[in-house]
Amino acid sequence: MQAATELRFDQVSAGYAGARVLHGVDFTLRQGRKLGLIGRNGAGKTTTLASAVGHAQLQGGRVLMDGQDVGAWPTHARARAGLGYVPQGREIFPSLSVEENLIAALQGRPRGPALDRVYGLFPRLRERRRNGGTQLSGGEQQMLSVARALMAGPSLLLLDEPLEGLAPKVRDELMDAISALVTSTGVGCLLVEQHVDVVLDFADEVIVLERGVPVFHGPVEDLRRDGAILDRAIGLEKV
Ligand SMILES: Nc1ncnc2c1ncn2[C@@H]1O[C@H](COP(=O)(O)OP(=O)(O)OP(=O)(O)O)[C@@H](O)[C@H]1O
Repeated sequence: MQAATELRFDQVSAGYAGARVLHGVDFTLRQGRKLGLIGRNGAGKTTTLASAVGHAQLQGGRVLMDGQDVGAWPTHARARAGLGYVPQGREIFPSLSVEENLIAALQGRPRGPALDRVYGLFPRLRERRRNGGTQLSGGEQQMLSVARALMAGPSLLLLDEPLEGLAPKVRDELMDAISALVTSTGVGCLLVEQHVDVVLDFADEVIVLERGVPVFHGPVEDLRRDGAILDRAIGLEKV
């Protein structure tokens, strides 16, 4: 399969052994588009991404990549089809250098131009290529997590709270890098984030989850106008 141009959730219900977390989630993530996913703690944001990559149990509906039902595909097959995933927390190897972390993400696949491409997007990582994971700032560690996911050249990228624990200035820098990534590579990006204002600035379209149910899905401008949904369903601190 060529790199997928879209990921579609068709009435997806999903959860974990016996427990249903998501109820009828519907959306399409397309290449070059920026989708935001927000909701209170425990609303099911991470479970949505977990369902996309095959880490949660699909209990109803379909997960499709370019129209092909991938619901039974293992995670690595979805990754090969173009789905990149940056899980919550900084999933790097602290004992390895920046460059070793990046190469490890290839899992034996040929390096090709991947390193140069990723260093082009994150010049700071090039400067620190020989630094160990523990010698990086929080922002640099997050950059490295995103960069690791980019090594395989995904066409669609899922990001789970990449700004967690970062200072506002570093947050802005990382968001600028992610926006530039979408513009320069045409990757489609689904961003889960606690900072609602960051999501509203970044995304073209937003989904609001409330207890696993999508209570809003539409253009950012519509959500900005609907303060009631933001207050009721999110109740999160604005940045
Ligand atoms: N591995 C798991 N096994 C069982 N239940 C889980 C598992 N992971 C999450 N849950 C439950 O699923 C529900 C949704 O959790 P999820 O992590 O998707 O929410 P979230 O919106 O990402 O929350 P947060 O903003 O706190 O990260 C919660 O009730 C949680 O306890």
